[in-house]
Amino acid sequence: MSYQVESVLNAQAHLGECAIWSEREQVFYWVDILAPALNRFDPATGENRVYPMPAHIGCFGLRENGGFIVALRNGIFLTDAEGNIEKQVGDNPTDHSKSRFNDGHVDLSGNFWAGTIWEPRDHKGGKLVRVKPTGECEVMAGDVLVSNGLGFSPDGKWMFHTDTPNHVLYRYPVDADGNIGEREVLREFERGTGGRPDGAAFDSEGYYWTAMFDGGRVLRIHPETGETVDEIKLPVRWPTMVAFGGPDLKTLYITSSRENRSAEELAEYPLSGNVFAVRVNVAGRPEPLYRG
Ligand SMILES: O=C1O[C@H](CS(=O)(=O)O)[C@@H](O)[C@H](O)[C@H]1O
Repeated sequence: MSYQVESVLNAQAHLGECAIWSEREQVFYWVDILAPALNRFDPATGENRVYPMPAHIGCFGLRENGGFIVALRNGIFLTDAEGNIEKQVGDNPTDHSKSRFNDGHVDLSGNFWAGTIWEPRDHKGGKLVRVKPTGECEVMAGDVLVSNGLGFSPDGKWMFHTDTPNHVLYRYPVDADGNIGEREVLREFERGTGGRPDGAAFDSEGYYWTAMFDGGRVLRIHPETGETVDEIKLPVRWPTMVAFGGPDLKTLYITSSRENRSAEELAEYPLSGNVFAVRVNVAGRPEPLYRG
């Protein structure tokens, strides 16, 4: 299939991430981790509101009662609808001078999950935590360098998770109580020019769409075999995350990064850091809301 990818927001973000569509508001939320800020982009008007954050913001979830749950470098907090911190509900499970939160999502039961990146990159020190609606916070997984690509399959049976620099996509079985079992490798991505799996989203048919960081493309992945079944080529090399949005959930929004790029690389890919949109022929699913 051929796709028309459009740069819809000339954000020039340092590190755009955490693409989330709000069904309730019909707007696209995203973060610039390093700004640090949460952003609200309204495709109907083109307005992008910026809510500055007090520390690096890796990811966030939309709260059922309005506002956000945000994973900042120093912990996990509830905020109001404009990103003002209300209260802390969790910690960064690792030394936050050496790690920050990265990708995250809300699961089908309304729990918020967020993973960390181990910045010294000397071992797989990244962790994945879950915050229940009650505020109870626990470490659920680890043994990754950069926690990424979190996703919960629409049938509720699997949690997908990637470790980007290690080029690996894992899946974990999810039991009836929402707890995860032993992980298995679903796919190890080839090293070379194709990129490595970053942020992701499931579509309504249960396929997993992942932004291929350093590969300039988004892949649609078969959830059982891990094979690529479709590909969208992008005008930037470092896409970071995808989210299905629009009234029919058939517009794929894509964030991207300029972090650590040389002047030559940015001259070759001047749209790096922008937000992109592309119409696709399968709908996503509404983003679950954090029930706390
Ligand atoms: O999600 C992220 O992934 C990238 C990829 S990698 O660690 O370089 O493989 C990372 O650069 C970025 O900082 C992070 O947010």
